[in-house]
Amino acid sequence: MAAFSLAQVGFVALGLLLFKIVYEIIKSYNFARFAKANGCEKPHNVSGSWPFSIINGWQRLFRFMDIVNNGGDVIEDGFGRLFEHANTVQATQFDGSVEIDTIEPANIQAMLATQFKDFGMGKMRINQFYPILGNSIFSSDGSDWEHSRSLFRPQFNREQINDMEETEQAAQQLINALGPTDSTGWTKGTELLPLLYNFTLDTATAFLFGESVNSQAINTSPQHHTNPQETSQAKQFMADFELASEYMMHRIRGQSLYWLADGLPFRRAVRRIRAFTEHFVQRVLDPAAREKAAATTSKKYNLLAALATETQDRTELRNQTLAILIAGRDTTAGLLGWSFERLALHPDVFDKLRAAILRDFPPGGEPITFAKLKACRYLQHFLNEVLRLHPNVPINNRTTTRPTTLPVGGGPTQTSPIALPANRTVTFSVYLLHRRTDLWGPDALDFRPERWGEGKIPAWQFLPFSGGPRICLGQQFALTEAGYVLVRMLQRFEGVEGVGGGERLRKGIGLTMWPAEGVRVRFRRAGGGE
Ligand code: HEM
Repeated sequence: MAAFSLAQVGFVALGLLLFKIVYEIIKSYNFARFAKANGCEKPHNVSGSWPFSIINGWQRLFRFMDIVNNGGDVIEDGFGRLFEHANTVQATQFDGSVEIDTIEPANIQAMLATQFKDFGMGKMRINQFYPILGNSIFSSDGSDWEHSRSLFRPQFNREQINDMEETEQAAQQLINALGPTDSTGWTKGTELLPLLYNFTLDTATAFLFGESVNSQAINTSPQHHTNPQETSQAKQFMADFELASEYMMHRIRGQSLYWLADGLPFRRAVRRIRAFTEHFVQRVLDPAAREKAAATTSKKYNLLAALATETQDRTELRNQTLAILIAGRDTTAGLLGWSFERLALHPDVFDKLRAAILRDFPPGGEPITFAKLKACRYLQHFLNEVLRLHPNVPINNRTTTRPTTLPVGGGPTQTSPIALPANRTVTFSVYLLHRRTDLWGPDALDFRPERWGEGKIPAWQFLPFSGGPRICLGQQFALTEAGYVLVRMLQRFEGVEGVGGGERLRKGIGLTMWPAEGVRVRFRRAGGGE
């Protein structure tokens, strides 16, 4: 076959180029008509003044890096600066793409609820999670997500999360891990955060697999753990889970360059995490193994067994359970971490919360239940206030699935709708939304649980668990676990105090948000020494 001449290749390339140009012109003409028909105006542009948008994106990235290197706060000093003049803005990213950033309740409500079908997680986010979660509730859109959500819907009801046996055991292990008190009644100064991560890993694995990985016991009193094979498998799982979470964090931070955060250690960790989970999947699918396990575990319910009545697809069962573990473990530990940070900083709140707890849950009284935790008003107000100032998912995004609009943010008064083409990312920050003084009042930055008893908070102003059809599935589970620990801890201890220096409320941000300096505290046992 005769080779193509250079002229022929050039001709075809030129043809393709012309086609692309005409295609783009028609597309932008149609988009302009769409915008006009919907009365849209452009949002405030904070991209920068360089002629090539990618330079503006790089400039913004360097500014962010500078803030981080100088000990600044990425959300407040970096992302927050975008909103100095408007609550919805347009900015250029370091890869040259344009995105919309917003802290406006009406726009967030549109994305998450009223125009739900126009916004998805987007391919990038799905790819970021894919190596570990495959196709799961957390890493899917459209009909795949609908399938996952319907699979889970019956599993997070009141009865399942009211089964507190494992929570009680894990709470006692947490208290034991603090060690003895001295003659004045104080425990030693402890770094509490790792103990909270152990607590949530243990309760989450008990809920998912019907069996806790016992990380608290293994980490704090290994001598009491007698099965060496079980111990080493659980330790490996914990180490792999930490490593995989770190890679996931880099994949999310890397945005479209997520694929750079990959490699053999990550893939090996994922392989082992999957194998560990598959062992439990195998157990629920194999009737003989199921019977044997039922004889050795006391847990009445486990999520995996319940899911196995709906599907017997091993890969699906594995991916979905791992998604729940990733969604639920660090977030709940973060909520508890921030709770104890706040209690150490505000002794008056500690005393008030303890009084409410002792009134509703006198030590030695009836078991703690879901309903009783919900009915303890000051406990709920306290948790809300922690979630308001320290939402565990501080920044999130959605990508448009087709040309659409956001209701506000356009034009000089920012009250006109904004037009968005297909595939446009909209980033929103509930962290900044929760701190807006025009919405929450001049004391928005103060930690004041009492505000929750002073009137109704508009629904789309407080979104720690997101909203709309993709609202957090584990909200009640997380609040129950956190409430339970607070009750048991405040029954046992009458005081908490921060120990060591450092900036107590500095945040670490990865997949979730946690106290970056840890939670270094000591507790005073109720009733004094020994
Ligand atoms: C304080 C603790 C928690 C917080 C603040 C939290 C927050 C969130 C947020 C903001 C989302 C929305 C993410 C998005 O749409 O991009 C979400 C989704 C989700 N959460 Fe939670 N979460 C917590 C605990 C849990 C727990 C304990 C579980 C499970 C046991 C869980 C399971 C899920 C699942 C499965 C989704 C995905 C729902 C879907 O896409 O349909 N979460 N969570």
